[in-house]
Amino acid sequence: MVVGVVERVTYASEDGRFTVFVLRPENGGPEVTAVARQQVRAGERLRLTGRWKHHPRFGAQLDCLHVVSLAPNSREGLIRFLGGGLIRGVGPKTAERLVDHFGQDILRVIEDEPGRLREVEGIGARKAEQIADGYREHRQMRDLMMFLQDKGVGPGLAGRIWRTFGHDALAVVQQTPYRLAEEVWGIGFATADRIAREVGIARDDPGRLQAGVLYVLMQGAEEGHTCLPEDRLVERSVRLLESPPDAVRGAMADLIARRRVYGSVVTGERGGVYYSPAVYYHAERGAAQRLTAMTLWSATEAGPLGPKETSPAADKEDDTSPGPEGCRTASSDSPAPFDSPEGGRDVILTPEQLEAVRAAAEAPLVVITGGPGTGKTTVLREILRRLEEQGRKVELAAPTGRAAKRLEESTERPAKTLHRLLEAGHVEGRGLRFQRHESRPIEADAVVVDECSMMDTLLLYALLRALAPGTRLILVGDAHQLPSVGPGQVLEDIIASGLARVVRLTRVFRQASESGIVRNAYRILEGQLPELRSPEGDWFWLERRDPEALAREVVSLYVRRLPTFIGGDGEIQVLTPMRRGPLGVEGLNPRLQGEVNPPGPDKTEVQAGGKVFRLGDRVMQVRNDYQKEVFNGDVGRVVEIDPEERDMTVEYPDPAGPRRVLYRDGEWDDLQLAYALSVHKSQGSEYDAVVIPVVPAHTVVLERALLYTAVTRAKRLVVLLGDRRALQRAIARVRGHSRSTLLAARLRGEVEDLIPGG
Ligand SMILES: Nc1ncnc2c1ncn2[C@@H]1O[C@H](COP(=O)(O)OP(=O)(O)OP(=O)(O)O)[C@@H](O)[C@H]1O
Repeated sequence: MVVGVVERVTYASEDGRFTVFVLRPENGGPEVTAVARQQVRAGERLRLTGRWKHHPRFGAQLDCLHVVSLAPNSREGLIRFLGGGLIRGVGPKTAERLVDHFGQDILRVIEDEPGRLREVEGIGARKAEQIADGYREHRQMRDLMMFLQDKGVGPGLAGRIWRTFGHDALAVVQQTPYRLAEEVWGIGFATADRIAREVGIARDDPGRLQAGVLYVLMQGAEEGHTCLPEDRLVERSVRLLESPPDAVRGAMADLIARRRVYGSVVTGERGGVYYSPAVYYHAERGAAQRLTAMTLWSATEAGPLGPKETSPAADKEDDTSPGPEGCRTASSDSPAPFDSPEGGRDVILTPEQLEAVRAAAEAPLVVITGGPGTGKTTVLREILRRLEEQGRKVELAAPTGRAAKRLEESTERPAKTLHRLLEAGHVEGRGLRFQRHESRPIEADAVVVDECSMMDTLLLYALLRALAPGTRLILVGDAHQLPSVGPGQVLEDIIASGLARVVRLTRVFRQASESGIVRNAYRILEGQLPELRSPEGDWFWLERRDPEALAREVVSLYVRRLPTFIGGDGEIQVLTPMRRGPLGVEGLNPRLQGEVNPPGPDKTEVQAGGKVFRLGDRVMQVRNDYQKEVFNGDVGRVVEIDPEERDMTVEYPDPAGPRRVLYRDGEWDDLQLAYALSVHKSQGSEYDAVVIPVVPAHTVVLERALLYTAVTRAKRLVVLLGDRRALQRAIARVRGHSRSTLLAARLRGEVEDLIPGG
């Protein structure tokens, strides 16, 4: 047993479940390096019991079995304890003044006589109250953490529970623990179930069974499914709940009666009974109804686009007069010469490109899909030119900020994120709400969505709800890319339904095919190994097997070699298939940060969980925050850190000018370093150069679409490095159609819904 004060934390895992720290014993003995399975802060006074172990690299370490937190008793310990981020608004300086004034009594004074804090210079009534509240909150959190600690819930998750339920957290945990699995990101059924058992909830309690079935469905959604077939749902639930199938079926019936889950009978190719969580049921059903209605409108009643359809330049066969952009419009039969996106050079639209232009003029729902260099932008510009010529109002949108910015650049017209187009916002107590909907639709004759492969079911539904009858929808994207991060496979389903007018652009243009990146992207799509090195010098393969050497190489490429190669202001991005491991996002980011943005005398920094954020860091928002209006995948830079207030400001580029967003302590979970990103998070973005490690450790997730998506993010240079065997395996692996969804079947009229209670 050893009692002492934590001198410093040397490593802390991101989820707060693992900390390595140095403890200075109170008995004056030598410093102890200890490992604990919980969060530990510098300055904390702890009593440790455990076993000594010898680590080959770090030497003797105390592997803690029990860590007991003691009230700090030294001046220094108290200052560190109070000033280390425990209470908002109390940094090291304020803490020092408080401790110097009240000495050992400070914690009691904060708790019992907070008014007296005003005796300290610089502390007014408000600040005193803030300190007392902060400390009370800390105590409540401490109680919650103590309760959860021996139930296998670490401080990281406990913190999240706290942020979700606030002062009610302990009550929720003790009375309705299954809410944790439903409402707290990162808490699974097993944890909620363990807590439930501790508080005396029976194993056959209907609440438990229903929570288990719902959890299985939501897990399915995490994997991209909007529904699960009956047998899979029952089987997974039986395994999770360790309950008989009859009990599970009973719970399913209860959930259907409560309208939390819906059942649907599907005929046709993928026939059977499927179950969806309410949210995806409504979204898919609503989306299908609206898409179907869209195609009917065009046949029966002309929408806003209808009456003008015969206007002059729209489809005049022989019109070759210059359009507003100096382009010549196409004849429907012969190839049309007009400007390329770069301007200047005349290009002749190919028949498939012409078909796309024509489809956009004729059909209410159009999908234009093609790989890099097939002329999506060229076609889109022509479509826009024609629509504008007819006086049509067109809205351009894309699922992410970066994709919207690119769309804006390539079309030279304003473009928005879909969230902004739909006026997404946070409504107190109700969460995300879109201000554009049936009764206040988007005012446009046509809406164009680029990078539409990234759109998930919920976003599609939100968009369709906001389209007025007759507003045409033009979806542009690359169907070979990874499907959306969220559940659904919207693009694939719409194509498969046969309801939309689908135009596939297949011809790759000379300029594009002279790019090693484009050529190799297509080789990957066709299942062939890419070249080791392209003659154009824009594609390299580096064979490296040792993970440590590989990680060093990634850093050296990012920091030194590529900036020289592509020029100083070129944007370089490391893309990796996984989160964990030395070559995952979590392993590479701190290494890259250490080299690109090392600590410095003027660089303030804050520590959060296992992460350090430093002034100047490149960071990414990792979930949608409608209050702050920052969305999953937005990348910005840390421009201000106030260690005293524990506030951090991140600046995000925005078409309307840079935008500063404030993050308070506790909200930093929503950020991660962005020197290395996962391939999924990079969807919709382009960079000058990308560096992609491909190693056997990533085999679980490596697949053709992932690799294709990663390499097509690069504009000027791709460096792949790793193990050729892993690369081969990735290219050979095609997932395709792996998601369970009902949109296509609904659009084909192959779904009959089971009516609750019917
Ligand atoms: N019909 C055509 N004749 C000649 N060149 C063409 C034609 N269509 C497109 N191009 C050229 O091919 C190149 C790629 O076109 P574009 O940028 O429109 O494709 P894209 O599908 O949007 O590509 P990416 O997805 O890579 O941005 C451009 O240089 C463009 O000028």
